[in-house]
Amino acid sequence: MFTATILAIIILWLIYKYWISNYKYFEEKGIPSIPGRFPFGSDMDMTLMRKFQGDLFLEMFKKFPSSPYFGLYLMRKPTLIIKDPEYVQVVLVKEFSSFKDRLLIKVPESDTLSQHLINLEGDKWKALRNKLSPTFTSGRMKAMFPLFLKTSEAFDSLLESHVNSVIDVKDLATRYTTDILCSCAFGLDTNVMQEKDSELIQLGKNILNINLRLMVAFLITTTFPKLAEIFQIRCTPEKKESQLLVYNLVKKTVEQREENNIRRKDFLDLLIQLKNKGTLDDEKGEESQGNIPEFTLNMERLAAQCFVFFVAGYETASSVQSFCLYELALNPAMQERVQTEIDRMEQLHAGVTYDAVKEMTYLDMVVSETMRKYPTIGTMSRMCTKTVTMPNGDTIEKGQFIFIPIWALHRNSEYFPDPDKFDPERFSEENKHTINPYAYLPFGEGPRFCIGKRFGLLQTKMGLISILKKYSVEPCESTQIPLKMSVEVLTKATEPIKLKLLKRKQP
Ligand code: HEM
Repeated sequence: MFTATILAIIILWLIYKYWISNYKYFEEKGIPSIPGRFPFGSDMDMTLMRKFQGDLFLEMFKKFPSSPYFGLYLMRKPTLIIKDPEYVQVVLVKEFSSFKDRLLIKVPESDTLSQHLINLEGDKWKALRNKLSPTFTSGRMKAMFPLFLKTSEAFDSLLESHVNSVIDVKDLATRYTTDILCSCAFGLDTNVMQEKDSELIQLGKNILNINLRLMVAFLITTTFPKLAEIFQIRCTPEKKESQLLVYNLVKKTVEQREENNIRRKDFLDLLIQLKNKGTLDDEKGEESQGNIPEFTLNMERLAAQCFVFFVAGYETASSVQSFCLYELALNPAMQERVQTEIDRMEQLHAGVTYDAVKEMTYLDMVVSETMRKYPTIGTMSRMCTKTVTMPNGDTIEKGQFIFIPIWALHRNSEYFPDPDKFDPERFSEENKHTINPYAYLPFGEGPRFCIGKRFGLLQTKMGLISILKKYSVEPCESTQIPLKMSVEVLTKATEPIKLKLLKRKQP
């Protein structure tokens, strides 16, 4: 008994020593940091996701006024937080070759359904990115535009049935984005937005119901990286059931199209071309990329791209739409200005065309300001893959995990005066040049920025236009004012955003 107790004490003491052995890391490197405390690291509220991360970072910024970055410990993982836009540029652009990756744990080659842009690393990522980039040009978006119009028509009848009632803005917006994504990424000519228990609406909800799982995965990965590697515990959003559902759906559609020679101007069509020929029909063969091996698309890898387009586009665009409608409901003059612009452009272009949307400059300012005040991805990660010297002479070592705190940069009064005010004029022609591009990062920056930016913006704007063309929104008793932010991975309010939908008074 005595021996067992002594043994247990020794083991616990060794674990404790192992645990705290990292807590001198930043001090030894001369990098300012928030001290680590056993067992949760620098900030228990952050590690356990008990408080909103964006606000915690803003508070931490104040402790290091003159330093471009600072360190903190997540459990026992030393993590570098970049707070100066000049250094954000260093990480995302100037020294990109040292900060190419974003994940803590590699995805094995055998997991074909996870071989997509968010997860891939190094040369494989580069080869796939080069292959997929031509599918997101403005010409391709224009070609897909009729699919957006079709979804907008269906959306209108859904909205009509909610006039004069209180709507859950996010729920309606996700129905719209699900329909667009099913149409463009899965090639489905179906109207899922009216269905109550659609498998596809459920797919979106399941994919994003990930907070607890991600938190546990993150804690294990940061604390016991070797264990996480052996058991393939990953901090990525995929769930095997959702991946398989998408795989079966996409495989069926691809086979039908190939057997019957069906063409439809959507992403799936472009991915089929890449699978069968390696390039798009109207593209020249890929430029040689030195030693980078080609990333060939087979059916599983094709389905992985459809899956990630759905994951990446589902929550992001609907989140921007709902925060935007919330702000417009509280600022009726701005809402009216957007509506007047829609009317004018519709008249000028004889309908809501792709070019009409591009010319809606005030809508663009409003959407940009929404993404400033409520960036969907509040924190972005990078991994240092090659030891590098920073402009101030500090050495950042291979293996250093990095956070870029987008929310805190967007709400920092140094870069955006009166940061809690919703002010689209920040993005007007006269003012927008004053914005530091590395303090405003709704889509990230550098070679790994959001590949779906054009599509995401179009999706967001078309959802808003479909609503504001005929309807208005106003706050009601159940509207949470001001909004409180939830601790979830993606930016979200603690309560559903409730607004009253009214038929618009025609001018
Ligand atoms: C308003 C909508 C959207 C927002 C705010 C958004 C935001 C972001 C952000 C912040 C990143 C990280 C960039 C980085 O690490 O530097 C990202 C990456 C990515 N996004 Fe988006 N996104 C949106 C829509 C979309 C859509 C519609 C798609 C696909 C159709 C998409 C596909 C991706 C992919 C594949 C990546 C990873 C890129 C890579 O690693 O090469 N996103 N997005």
